[in-house]
Formats: sequence, structure tokens, C-alpha cells
Amino acid sequence: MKNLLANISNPSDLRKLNSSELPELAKDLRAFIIDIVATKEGHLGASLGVVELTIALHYLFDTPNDLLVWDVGHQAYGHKILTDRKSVFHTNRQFNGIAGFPSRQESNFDTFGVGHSSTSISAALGMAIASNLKGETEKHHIAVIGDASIASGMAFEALNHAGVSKANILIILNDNAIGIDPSVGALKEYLTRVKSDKKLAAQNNIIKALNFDYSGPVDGHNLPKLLSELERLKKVKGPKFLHVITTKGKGLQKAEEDQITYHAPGKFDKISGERLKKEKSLYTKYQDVFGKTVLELAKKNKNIVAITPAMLTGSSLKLMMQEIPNRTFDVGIAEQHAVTLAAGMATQGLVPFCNIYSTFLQRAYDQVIHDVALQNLPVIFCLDRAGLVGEDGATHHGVFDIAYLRCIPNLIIFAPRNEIELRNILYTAQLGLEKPIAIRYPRGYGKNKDWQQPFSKIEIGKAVTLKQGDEIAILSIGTISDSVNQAIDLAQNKKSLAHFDMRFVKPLDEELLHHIFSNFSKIITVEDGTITGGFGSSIVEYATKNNFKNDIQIVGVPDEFITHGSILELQKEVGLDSNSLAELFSQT
Ligand SMILES: Cc1ncc(C[n+]2csc(CCOP(=O)(O)OP(=O)(O)O)c2C)c(N)n1
Ligand SMILES: CC(=O)[C@@H](O)[C@H](O)COP(=O)(O)O
Ligand SMILES: [Mg+2]
Repeated sequence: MKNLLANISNPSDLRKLNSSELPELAKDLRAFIIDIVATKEGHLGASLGVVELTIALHYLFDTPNDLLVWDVGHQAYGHKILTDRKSVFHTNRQFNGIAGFPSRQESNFDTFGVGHSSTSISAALGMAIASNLKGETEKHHIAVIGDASIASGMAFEALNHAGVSKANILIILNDNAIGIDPSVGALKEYLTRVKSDKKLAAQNNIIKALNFDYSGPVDGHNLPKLLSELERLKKVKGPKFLHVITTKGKGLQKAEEDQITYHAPGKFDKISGERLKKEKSLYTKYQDVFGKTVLELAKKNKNIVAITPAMLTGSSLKLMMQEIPNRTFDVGIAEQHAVTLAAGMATQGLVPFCNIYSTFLQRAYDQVIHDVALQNLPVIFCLDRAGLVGEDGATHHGVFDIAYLRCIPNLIIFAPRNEIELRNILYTAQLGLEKPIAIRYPRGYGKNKDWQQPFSKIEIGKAVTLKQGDEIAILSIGTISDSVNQAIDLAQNKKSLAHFDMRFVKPLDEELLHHIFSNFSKIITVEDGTITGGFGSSIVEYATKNNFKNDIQIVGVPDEFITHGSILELQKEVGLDSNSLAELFSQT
């Protein structure tokens, strides 16, 4: 059997095929995705689910002139392969390779940069309005959005606008009933009903009520049906909505059966789909330190509640969901709601642990300020994936949180040096701080086997001395202190280096700082967040305010967006690995 994909580099090649050949092409495309992701890793299930839809869209529409926007973009591997990137797809998400998400820098087929969800309808609507204003009335604008992503506030805001816009926009809802974890909420229940009750789709249809030409549900794996419905919609002007039903992981049995794991399964056998066994780590992931500790605390403190916006597995709050479901809330992709929900709970004496990846809290900034900090409500923000996250790249690095949180009054900011510190600050926070606190910790594993020690209370605003010295003071924050420790050992430096783990970005340990500034001529700050406005900046502010003239050097993430690659590669790139730090300390 000939491989149809072999002769296809871009949609112009694709459009030369007879439509009857497309199901065969779908098989080839799936096999290609599976083949590469099996060894190179990445997001799998979402792309497998939209293979037919991807082919149909590029076959029928005049991409890149017609504008196709993918929501999140983790499902766009097929799109990348069919748009000039087949030969480099093996570099997906790797350092110096192509990005894991659509990126305008990478291709003109990638009309909009994504990674965070629920932006596609707004972006496509903006493009459609621009086309109207330019008189390009025949242009098509298509947003492909998943069932979890469409439940987010931003997507609702865009639907509300699009429905009265008369813009030539087609919204395709790719409904597979799951996000990373199973989709939640009333919209999910409505969509489930629509799928089983065609009358409901035709009559009491909430999308129709918002002025869209609604069609569906359509089987998203049936190419002839998809093509004929898309052909029809191409001729309809104004806002249109196509409801497509797909199976996440389609075509790889294991991925269909275990959709949560196969969202991003790591390496697997491309034939059986079986995940390759990794050597079991002796250590625990920070997310599990959080998940296990919060569960332990919640068993004792009945006021504890926990919230996740759609990252039940990633945050490890699934542990608490399994045992205490009535106090664990997966609110879907709704970071803004998650924060204000926590604020409301706190007004009533509950103790909310609001777990949000550092990068996704960016979306709920006003809620943190206006709903939590301004009212001084004791919400406990747990910011997972802080620092460089690796292969997800620029859209996902949690490097801005220190800078964007540090300027907010009332907020305590803590970065644990290790698992024990994380455990103890979670314990301390639920004892009652009468203030909000943000606790930031990284992606991946810790380094202590026996972190499950008896709880001990952490004094707010108290730093610790990790190494005495008397010439250069190194001030670090969070888990980067490990690299600093190693660097101190490696440094070829005659000078005596002291190391302080400041722990709290806010409030700073001013007593210790006074001692440091009075006794060391040179101070180096090290953090895995942005240099601009971050922890180091807070030390410079302290020095200025107190009239200290010491030499201060800030080491951290430079003022640019950091690419994708392994965390170590990226640390090397920005000078935060132990060798780079050792070199710096040696030259000082
Ligand atoms: C603002 C934001 N919050 C959370 C995420 C993490 N995330 C990535 S994909 C995903 C699930 C998306 O589900 P859906 O839209 O249904 O697409 P599917 O994976 O099913 O194709 C989530 C929660 C994100 N990318 N952006
Ligand atoms: C696409 C997306 O936003 C998520 O799937 C993200 O990649 C999850 O990151 P973790 O693997 O760190 O949970
Ligand atoms: Mg989905």
C-alpha cells in the first residue's frame, strides 16, 4: 500500500488528492504522529482525535489565506505535519526544534500563537472583523476549540460578541468530553444531552440562541460527512458553529482507553501503545508533595477546601478528590473563577488551597488583586510549575509570578527550597495567616527521600543561612538553591562565599538583610524567575531604601521569552545551571 503522506508537504499537495483518498491519508497521518511522539514525547491524544478534521479543513479551505486558529494548540501536530513541517516534526518541542504549539514565528499557517486555552474565538473574530474592514469579504476565519476550552470565561465572552458581529467566522467545537481530565460543569452536561437527543440540538439549542448557524453533532472521524458539512458551511455568511464529536486518542487503543495518561504519555511502544517503563524514581514530584500533604491536612482540618481549574491530575489534587470529593473542586478551565471562588469561600471561614500553575495564574491577575489581596482574604495560592518548565516552552514557563505578585500589597510570597519546606509552609498556611499567601514550587522531582516528616511551623518572613562566609553573599530563593550549593562547591574562588535561602520574597527578612549588607561588599541574588521586577529587584529596592551602596548582581531569567527544551538545556541557556553559576562565582 502506498503511503499517501509521503508525497504531501503542504495543503497544495493535499488538495491534489481525490476526496476518496482522504481516509487513507488519515491512517498515514496518525501513524506518522504516533511514530514520532512514541520516541520524542509530547501531547498525543488531542492530535490523534482531530486527524480527520485537520485534513478536511486544509483540504477544503484555502489555508493560509483562509485563517485557521487552533485553541491551546496541543492538537495541532497534524496541522504542522501537513503545513511544511513534516521533515522537522521529529524535533518537536526539543531545544532548537519546532515548537509544540502553533507559533506565528514558525509558519504563516500558524495564524495565532497559542498554548494557553480559550483564546481562539476572540482571535478568529478579531481576524474576521479585520477582513471585513479591509473589504476581504470572501475570506474564511475558523476557530477549532475543545469542549473543555470552550467552557472558559474568555470563550464565552467571545461567543457573546461573535453572535452579534455578522463576522464571517466558523467555530468548530471539537467535543471529546474530556480536557486533560474529564470535562466538568453544566455545559458539559448540556453537550452530553445534545449528543444523545437530536431534538434538543435542533430546538433548545444554546448556540442557536446566540445567533449562530449551528450544525451537528457530526462524527468527526467520518471524512465524507465532515467534508459535506464543511462545504455547506463555507457558503453560509456570518457566525457559524459546527459541533463535532471525536474520540481523544483515536487510532491507538491504549490512548483511547486511558485518555488522561495519553494526553501526554511520555515514551511508548508505537505498536502496542504500552508506555515504556521508566526506572522508578526514589524521589517524589513536588505536585505529589502538595497533593499528599493537602490531603493529610484536610483530613484533620475540616475547613480546608481545595480548588483546581482543570488540572486535577497535574496538580495531584486528584488524591484529595478521591478521598474528600465534597471539599475538592475542579472548576474546569476557569482560573479567574477559581480565584474568586476561593475568595468567597475564605469570607466564610473556609481555608481554600487554590492550586494554579504559575503560568495560568496570569489569567486571573485582577482577581488576585481585587478579590483576594485588597480584601486581605486568607487564600492559599499554590503555584505549581513555577520557574522554567521545559518542553512546553515560552507559553508555559512560570517565570513571571514573582514579578507580578511582588507588587501586590498584603500578599505573602514563599518559595520552598525543598519538599520539607513545601510541606511545612502548607501546614503553616492552614493554621491561619489572616493574609493571602502564594507558594511557588517547580515542575518535577524533589531530592529528599524522607520528606514526610512531622510538621513544623515556619516563621513568616524568616530566611535561613545555608553556608557561612565573609566576602560574597549569595541570596537565593526556592529550589534553585540546590544549583547554587553545587556551584559553590565547584567554584574556583579564593573568596569566601556565604549562601542564604531567603525563602520569602515578601516579606523580606530585613534583619538578616541588614546584617548581610553591613558585612558583605558583594551580593549576588539567584532566582528562576525574571530578572526584571523579580526577587533580585526587591533586594536592590531594599538597598536603595536603606542607603546601602553594596555591589549587587542579579542572576535570573533575562528579559526575553525563553524557548522550549529540557529544563537543564534552558537553565544552561540562561546561565542558571550549576556550571554557569560556578563560573560566575569564580569570576567574582
Ligand atoms: C488557560 C489554560 N488553563 C489550563 C491549560 C492546561 N490545558 C491544556 S490542554 C487542556 C485541556 C483542553 O481540553 P479541550 O479543550 O477539551 O481539548 P482536548 O485536549 O480535549 O483536545 C488544559 C486544561 C491551558 N493550556 N490553558
Ligand atoms: C497543553 C497544556 O497546557 C498542558 O497539557 C501542559 O502541557 C501540562 O503541563 P504538565 O505536563 O507540566 O502538567
Ligand atoms: Mg476535549
